[in-house]
Amino acid sequence: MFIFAVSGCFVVVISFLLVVLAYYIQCRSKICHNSNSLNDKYDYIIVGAGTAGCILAAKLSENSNRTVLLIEAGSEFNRISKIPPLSPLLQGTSFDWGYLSTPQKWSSKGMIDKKQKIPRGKGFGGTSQINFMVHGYLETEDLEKWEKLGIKDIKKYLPKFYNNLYNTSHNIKRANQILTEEMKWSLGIVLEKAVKECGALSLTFCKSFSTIYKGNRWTSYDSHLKGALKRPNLHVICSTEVTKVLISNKSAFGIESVSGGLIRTYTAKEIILAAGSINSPKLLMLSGVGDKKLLQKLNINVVEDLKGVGKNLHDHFNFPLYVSIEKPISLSLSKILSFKEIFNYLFYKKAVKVLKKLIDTKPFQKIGAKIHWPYIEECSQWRDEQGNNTENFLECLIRFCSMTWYHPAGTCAMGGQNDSNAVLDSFFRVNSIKNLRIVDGSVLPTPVSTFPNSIIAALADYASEIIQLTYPESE
Ligand SMILES: Cc1cc2nc3c(=O)[nH]c(=O)nc-3n(C[C@H](O)[C@H](O)[C@H](O)COP(=O)(O)OP(=O)(O)OC[C@H]3O[C@@H](n4cnc5c(N)ncnc54)[C@H](O)[C@@H]3O)c2cc1C
Repeated sequence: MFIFAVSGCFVVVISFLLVVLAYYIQCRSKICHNSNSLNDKYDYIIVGAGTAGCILAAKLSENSNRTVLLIEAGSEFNRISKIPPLSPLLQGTSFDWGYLSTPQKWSSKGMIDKKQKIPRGKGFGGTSQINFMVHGYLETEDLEKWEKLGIKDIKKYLPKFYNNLYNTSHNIKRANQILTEEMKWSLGIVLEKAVKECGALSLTFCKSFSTIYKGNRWTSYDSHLKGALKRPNLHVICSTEVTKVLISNKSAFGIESVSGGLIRTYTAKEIILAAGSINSPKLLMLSGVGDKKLLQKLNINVVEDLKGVGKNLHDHFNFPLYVSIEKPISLSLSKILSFKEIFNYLFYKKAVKVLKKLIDTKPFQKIGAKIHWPYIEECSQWRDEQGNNTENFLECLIRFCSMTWYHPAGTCAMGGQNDSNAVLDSFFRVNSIKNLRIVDGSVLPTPVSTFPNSIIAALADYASEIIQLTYPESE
């Protein structure tokens, strides 16, 4: 009898906890406007509420004289996205656009059909709701590169927006502070000594910092959009996919969208695409702006022959190699390799050798560090008679196991006046089309040296200032 009562209580408690958990996961605040309550015309329409879009909407609606419509294809993320280690669970769900690459000829040999998965977040916060939350530092070398490409003012102004990004409400610290204050963590010391022993290696490393606040994932939806949702001049619609930018006489005046099978158009003085590195160029092309030959092949009416649209795709490269150590400390390297190094890695296999060299040093050997080379049958023939790794063996592993680091960018690149592949000018304006801008990862003309999310967020903050300053031009 007693046993039945105890197990009955147990079932009730477990059921109650499951109901609470289900409520916690599903519970969403109401942020989307009903389509009946919308204006006929807005000052700004922003397409996409991702890393960049949330910041643009919050900043542009600070001015109560301007009306803003933010359109998002997804809706609010469930609470799983808030719990940092669970984000991979959202890949392949309705919160992910679920793109796959085309089959690759020279790489991805270990992937199904030689295709890479390209996850992209769908909903408020965009890809920053499913990313790995590593905070990337803005590097002067990137700013210098962009300035050399003819992008005006970016080197002068972007750092200010980057430094103000998360204000004091966020636990992110500056890179140089981390190096001086926090290098006493155990693996940091091992790395420091190993680099010294290797001599000529020019590696920089620091403890990684995350876009996590009070244990929860922290996105530009949390830091910017949430606080702006009550503004009467900001309207937000969700589960609505923009399918086309409406352009007349080379001037954008609205968008066409589809929601629940219903097609609807909205108009504005200025349209800002923040749909991400894949969907922003796709939208431009669907609107007739892109490489003329390609558009004609796809039977799309050509509005403007802009060759750079969808080109210049770049990404960071990821070749996972597992290293075990005997001591119970975790490996957290935010930047062991600069982009230049990663480039060499692909072409010269240099970085694999660099890693091997580091692991062979005394400080790493002292903690029992060991590289676990993956076993790939097709590659094993490239080991020499003693079982040592050869150049060909490393190349084979790279061709089988390397992956995208999920940072596709550059497909609507900013550039200088004489750059025929540039899609945007220094003010985020689409070349030759009035009242149309793009602000998201697609605008980055070259790969950033580290993780891009915080840099895209700073770009959006910077762009919103430029957009406000140049507003009278579009009146
Ligand atoms: C698995 C993974 C891990 C990552 N890890 C990190 C990391 O640790 N650190 C880091 O810095 N970066 C990381 N990134 C990359 C980073 O998150 C992205 O570069 C960044 O979020 C891109 O921001 P965005 O504004 O360009 O686009 P997004 O954030 O993708 O926003 C685009 C928004 O537009 C919406 N949209 C698209 N098309 C339409 C349409 N037609 N109509 C209406 N809405 C539309 C989308 O639903 C989305 O909400 C990672 C990415 C992935 C996938």
